[in-house]
Amino acid sequence: MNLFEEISDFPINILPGDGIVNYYGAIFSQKESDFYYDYLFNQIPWENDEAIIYGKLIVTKRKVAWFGEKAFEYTYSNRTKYAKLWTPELLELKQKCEEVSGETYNSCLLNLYHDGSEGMAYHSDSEKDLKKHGAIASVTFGAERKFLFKHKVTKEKVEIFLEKGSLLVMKGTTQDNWLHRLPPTTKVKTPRVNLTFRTIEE
Ligand SMILES: O=C(O)CCC(=O)C(=O)O
Ligand SMILES: [Fe+2]
Repeated sequence: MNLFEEISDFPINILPGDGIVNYYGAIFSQKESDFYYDYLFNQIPWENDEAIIYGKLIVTKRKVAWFGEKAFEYTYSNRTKYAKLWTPELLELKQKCEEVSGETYNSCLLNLYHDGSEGMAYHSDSEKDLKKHGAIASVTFGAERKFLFKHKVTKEKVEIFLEKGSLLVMKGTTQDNWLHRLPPTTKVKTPRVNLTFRTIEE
């Protein structure tokens, strides 16, 4: 926690309890956001995400990439992957998130949604490779989309609009008690890039 957070009410916890989700709004300027969006969209080696669901191989339209400080082995939807090593730009983004959130990260999952028809179903980020109760920093570039949390027991929902260049941090017991989702929408016609910085337990 930095000094500013200790002496102010910013950033507020958008959850009513059972976890902490801090929304910082845009932490990158318009110019920085445009630069990183172009870089990420064009330079990241995007791959289709694959999952085995009920024994069938499902290939998503959404694209993914996985980076880290080491070639971490990471199991996700029954598939084992290896992280690529940080690029200078991803390292800059990671450092900015660390500075603002007062947390550290050693890896990043990147998602590319081509338009509003692509989203992500309710899930929590609690894979066994991730540090238990570790913070997850989510950065958005490109199209702005709605993001939803749903409590696993009470089914209470919390909605937030993720602006371009914004940072959202999920921490504490959030993943134990809440699911999150990026709902599809017909309103969005342009791509969105999302980065979630995480800590893989070694
Ligand atoms: O695209 C987003 O905003 C969230 C992505 C997400 O939840 C994830 O990668 O686990
Ligand atoms: Fe997630």
